[in-house]
Amino acid sequence: MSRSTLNMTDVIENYIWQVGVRETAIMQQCREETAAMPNANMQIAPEQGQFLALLAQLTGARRIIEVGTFTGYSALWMASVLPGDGKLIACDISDEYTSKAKQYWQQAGITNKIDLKIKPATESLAELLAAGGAGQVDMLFIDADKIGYQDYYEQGLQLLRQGGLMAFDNTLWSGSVAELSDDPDTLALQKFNRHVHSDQRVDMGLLPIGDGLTLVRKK
Ligand SMILES: C[S@@+](CC[C@H](N)C(=O)[O-])C[C@H]1O[C@@H](n2cnc3c(N)ncnc32)[C@H](O)[C@@H]1O
Repeated sequence: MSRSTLNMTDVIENYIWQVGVRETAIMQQCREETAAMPNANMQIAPEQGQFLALLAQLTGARRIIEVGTFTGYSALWMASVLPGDGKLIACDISDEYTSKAKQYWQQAGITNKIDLKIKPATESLAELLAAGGAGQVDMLFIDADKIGYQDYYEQGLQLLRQGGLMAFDNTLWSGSVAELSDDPDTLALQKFNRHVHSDQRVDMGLLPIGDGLTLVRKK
């Protein structure tokens, strides 16, 4: 989700977008055209895209999995820094959203680096594991249904190599995770955040970037 839980003003946001990110013309086109869609706020912000790309570079990622692709903006950022033989496996359930994503990836010349899987992500991740994918993945970015985060976390941990990284978006959920709630998504995120915090299999941190970004490193 793009809008920050932080009290970031439009002026600061504008400044960051001018001098804090290196968004390409295709990324900008994807972001601006998506902004006209009803669910535009599902898209990550440019500074999150830049941060994910930097994380991919820092981890030397060659194999990335994305859960929740939408119109392709976050995948554009991560795939653009993959080496020529690198691969981003993009998981979504929507042909409608991802048909737009495919157009931007084509324009950006990165189609050969992206493998799109259209089915519930737990099934795609299970298939990757069944095909011998355990320990083969450098980085996962999770940005889909919040009820599924716990399953994506456990499957992601198996797929990750030691020292690999998972990033979970929306873990502050506009701040509602810090309050009492009976909303199913908020409850799922509260449970997920507590679970990650207590899980000694990983190093972790919840950062106030965008709508909250939890980073998890497999020990
Ligand atoms: C928040 S959007 C992703 C935004 C994207 N990362 C970006 O920055 O543009 C969430 C996406 O998750 C997809 N989704 C929802 N449930 C899913 C599931 N069970 N498996 C895979 N994708 C799912 C939706 O179709 C939607 O495109």
